Amino acid sequence: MIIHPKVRGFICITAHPAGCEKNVAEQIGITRASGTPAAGPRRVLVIGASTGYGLASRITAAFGYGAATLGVFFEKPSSESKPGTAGWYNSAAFDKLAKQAGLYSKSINGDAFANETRDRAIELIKNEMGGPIDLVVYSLASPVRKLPDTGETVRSALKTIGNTFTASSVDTNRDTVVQVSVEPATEQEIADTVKVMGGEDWALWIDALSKAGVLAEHATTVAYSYVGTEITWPIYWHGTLGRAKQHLDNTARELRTRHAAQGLQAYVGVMKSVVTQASSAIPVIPLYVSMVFRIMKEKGIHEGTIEQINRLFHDFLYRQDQAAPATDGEGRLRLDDWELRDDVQQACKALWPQVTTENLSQLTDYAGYKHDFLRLFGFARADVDYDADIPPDVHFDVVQL
Ligand SMILES: NC(=O)c1ccc[n+]([C@@H]2O[C@H](COP(=O)([O-])OP(=O)(O)OC[C@H]3O[C@@H](n4cnc5c(N)ncnc54)[C@H](O)[C@@H]3O)[C@@H](O)[C@H]2O)c1
Repeated sequence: MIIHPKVRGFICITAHPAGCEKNVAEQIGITRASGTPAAGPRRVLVIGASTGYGLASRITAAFGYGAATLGVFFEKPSSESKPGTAGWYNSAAFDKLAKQAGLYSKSINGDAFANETRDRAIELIKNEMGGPIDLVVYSLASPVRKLPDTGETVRSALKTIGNTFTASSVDTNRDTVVQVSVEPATEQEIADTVKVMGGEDWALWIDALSKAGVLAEHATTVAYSYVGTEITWPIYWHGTLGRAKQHLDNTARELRTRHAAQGLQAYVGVMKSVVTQASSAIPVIPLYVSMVFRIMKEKGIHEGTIEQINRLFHDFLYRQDQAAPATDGEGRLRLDDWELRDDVQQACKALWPQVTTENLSQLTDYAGYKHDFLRLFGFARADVDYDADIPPDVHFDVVQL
């Protein structure tokens, strides 16, 4: 099959197996080159392990520290007539390269919100991993959650709280700068977004692992969050998603208290803006990312997903001096520190009102954004021949639920 990108709105409905494998290999190369300054995790569970920050976490744990990894994700498998999703091909590539390197790798393709998925993960840890989990990474980004006990489906809303917010955004299909208005959410929509993207499911995982005796003493768990800046606050931190992320902050505190006797370290890691399938779907963010990438690249402080996670492990979670990681007043790990630097944000604020369709490419790194977006799906790589016929159906060691 010859596979080319088919972009529909803010997603690409095709993915390229060879390109995805090269993306994973590249992230492994970056991780190996960044070294292993200290002892790290040994047995790791990554929930949301197939793309974005979760995939980078799995790669860093395995190839940076030699950890055994169990990955959970929800992806569409490939078939002989249709490509799978990028996360499917990424996970296949990860599994192949991990096994080649002599590392334990197992994956579950299923709904992480379901009790059945937790049960299967616990069973695999008990039967195959040779000991308890010492790091749990929670990196889900999902618009819906089926509640595990009632089966009710709850949807999140990408809305503001209070007032309608109108701002510049980029229409990535037409490459034009447009004005978008985001409506305020109802109380029900706010509550539903917290149900889907807040910390309830993270806590269910940690409690279940602990109860089953498969969570190590002094284990670490980290869930990823975004705070952003004044430019994005109205749509994110002060909106429905921000409410869900504040719930995540509360959950971290609750988990620390509830599992204090086992010495659980529960953190929220506040990450920088990067190009992922989840972030492409949020209005305003792609334009902000195009601006901030240009400024951070000019200043030599740009980081992608893998560089962020490498730094999280090296400088925060597994420090050479074994000291506890630096946290902000809320106990969070701030990996967005460089993005939030005054000089970076001042430059963004100065640029923001000047950007128009005509000068989008000159004033911002929109070309870099588009390139990174296609890369998510295994496209836009110079080392892949996209006109070559390639078998789309890729199999690997995965438990299909
Ligand atoms: N992208 C950013 O700029 C950014 C910045 C800061 C924080 N974050 C946070 O990082 C986390 C991960 O986001 P991302 O941007 O890497 O997203 P992503 O879309 O790349 O990854 C989402 C992952 O969740 C999995 N998933 C979704 N629904 C699932 C389900 N029901 N069951 C099992 N797996 C499921 C997907 O398979 C995938 O592995 C989120 O909490 C997000 O808020 C992202």
